[in-house]
Amino acid sequence: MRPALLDPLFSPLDTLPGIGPKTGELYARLLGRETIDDCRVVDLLFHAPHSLIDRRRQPGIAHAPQGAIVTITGRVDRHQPSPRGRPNVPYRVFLHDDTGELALTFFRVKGNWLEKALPIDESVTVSGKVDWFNGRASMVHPDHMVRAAEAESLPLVEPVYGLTAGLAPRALRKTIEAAVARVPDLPEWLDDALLGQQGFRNAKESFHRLHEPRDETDIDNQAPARRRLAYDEFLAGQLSLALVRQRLRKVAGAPVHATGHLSGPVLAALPFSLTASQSAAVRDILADMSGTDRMLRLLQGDVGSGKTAVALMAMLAAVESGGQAVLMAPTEILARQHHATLSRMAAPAGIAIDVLTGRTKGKERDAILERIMSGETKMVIGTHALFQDAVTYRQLALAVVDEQHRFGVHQRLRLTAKGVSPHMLVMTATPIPRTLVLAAFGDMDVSKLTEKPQGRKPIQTVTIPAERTDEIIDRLDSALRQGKKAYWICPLVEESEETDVMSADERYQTLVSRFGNVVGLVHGRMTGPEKDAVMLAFKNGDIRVLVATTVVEVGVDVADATIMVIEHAERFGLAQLHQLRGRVGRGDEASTCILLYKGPLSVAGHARLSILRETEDGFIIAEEDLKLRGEGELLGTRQSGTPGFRIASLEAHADLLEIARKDATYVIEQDPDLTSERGEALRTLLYLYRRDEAIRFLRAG
Ligand SMILES: Nc1ncnc2c1ncn2[C@@H]1O[C@H](COP(=O)(O)OP(=O)(O)OP(=O)(O)O)[C@@H](O)[C@H]1O
Repeated sequence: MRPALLDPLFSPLDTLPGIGPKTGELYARLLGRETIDDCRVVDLLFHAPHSLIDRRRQPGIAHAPQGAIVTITGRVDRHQPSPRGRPNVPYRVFLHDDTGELALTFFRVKGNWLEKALPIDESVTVSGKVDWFNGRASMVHPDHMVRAAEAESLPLVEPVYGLTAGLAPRALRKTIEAAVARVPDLPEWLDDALLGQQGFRNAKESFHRLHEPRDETDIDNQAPARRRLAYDEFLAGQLSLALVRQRLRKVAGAPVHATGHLSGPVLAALPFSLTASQSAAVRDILADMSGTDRMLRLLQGDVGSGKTAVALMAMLAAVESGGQAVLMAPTEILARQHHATLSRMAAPAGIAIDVLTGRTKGKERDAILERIMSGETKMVIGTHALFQDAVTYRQLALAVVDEQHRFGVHQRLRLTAKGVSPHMLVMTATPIPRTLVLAAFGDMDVSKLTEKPQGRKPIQTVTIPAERTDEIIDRLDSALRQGKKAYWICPLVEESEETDVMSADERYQTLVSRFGNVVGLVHGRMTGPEKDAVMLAFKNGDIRVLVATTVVEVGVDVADATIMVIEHAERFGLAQLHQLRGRVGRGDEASTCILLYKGPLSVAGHARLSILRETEDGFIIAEEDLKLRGEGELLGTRQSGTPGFRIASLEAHADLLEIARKDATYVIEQDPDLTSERGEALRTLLYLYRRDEAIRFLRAG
């Protein structure tokens, strides 16, 4: 149960003053939530200011720099209201100090409030931006106006927040102030040594300082208050991952003893031998699975590095030892493709392999469920349908999750909550920097495929302006005559999937009119069987130019495709381009990747395309991507269960992440159920940062 002291922070956001039904929508948008009902007061605490307005400058009117925000105290001389019937002429109020005159300028003034606020001969203090025009100083709609005697009440330093269209800065500031005022006294969940060493204040004070900065140094990522809160955020994440992990480990997997009677013939029949890093990964996995602890391993490998073969070896070992193995893919297309590939590769083992996705229906589905339950089916490939309630495994020994960043910790939790406790192998396609692995997966064991299979030729990557598209089509013509296969990827248009499909369809039409029926089209709006049919035709060569939206991005494997054309390459992210390019260069023939771009390129767009031209190394590309984009985006959105940190920054606070990881490990060793005094405080931390799914899990186990 959530500690009662957090209640004020977990009441609906619209309990704060100034949020009505209309503004509620704006706040939801600001916080990246669907509706205001999903927002809690606490969410606003993590909306940190990005800069501040300093009103401490009081230079005197004549010395106020153009465009600067200043505070001025002077005497009101006269009012000059808009002439009757001409509301577009502004209302001006003139005041002076020892150095000069200032015109306060107001548009569309109704009523006589200005006369009350700025009485003639009164000494007033105003603050806002000064503009100079023809030697006259003016201030349009001052941010603040008070009697000089009350100047003390002016906020001299104000935080500035990221906004969303329609939300006024001042209103947001007021609402956040009200949210901060609700922060209760919190129990201290950090230990004294760390507090001392880092110079951290307590969490409540840190929230206050975050939103009530005193000067520029408080805005910096390295400001103590920010570091404290970043640390808390990391610790909450690491702790929840560590709790899950501990729990997963405790539920002992059945030890798997590989005999080699299935993998032997399969290996012998493969048209290649495993690379050294594939073999090393298989060894790690077999060693893990033969122990009494449950395996939790991440298999990281760049595009085309051969993760599937490694997964197959692990799955065969599970079957050899009398168990079942599943492989869960993020999409229908991939599940079907994995099923086709694995069935072919594993044919010499002579075992039953089924595929189960959301599309599997009726009698077929019943039959598969029956076979899974009886244990007749040894391997199942599918989507998350594999873990629905209706599916009962006879003896699930290994679950391979082809993650591609689309699943999160939550799915893995669900898997275990179902009562199955198989060994777990998570595959990720994009090489992610270590800090990100840590943040997203916690302390998992990692195997890396560091080399590509032998005989791969480098992919020649060129960037070409879109104006030369016709030239590319001509070149494609001669390539097709030589029997080559090409992908043609169409732009990703932000607004809607429909527009994506339209542009792909247009390109398809032009290419069909040139090349006839060797051109195929695949996009997200097609039904599963339609997509399968096209992919199959491309694989077996009936189709040789495949026009596609980004559905082919991850994992599609057609080894003899050697040309990749990407239209509007400037619209794609770096990691995505790398994934797309990785669809070619998978066999022993030389491949080409043509990045068509529409200029002028932004600085970042230019950087992305250059990096891609320069290197094929996914690790370098991932690091560069992190620099260009920031970590949140790299992992996808929060909703998908990946850690979009709100205060912590993996780059600025990498040192803290490392400490938090150790801290979390220590906590779990000392107090696995979080029952000590610090443990109780840490539960509060987990709730505060909405990482409490791990607590529910604790209780369940
Ligand atoms: N040791 C090897 N030698 C030669 N070819 C290999 C080897 N291992 C795998 N392959 C082949 O390389 C291609 C890519 O393998 P796979 O599909 O497993 O890559 P991947 O790591 O899953 O990459 P992606 O994330 O891009 O899908 C496949 O056609 C596969 O048959």
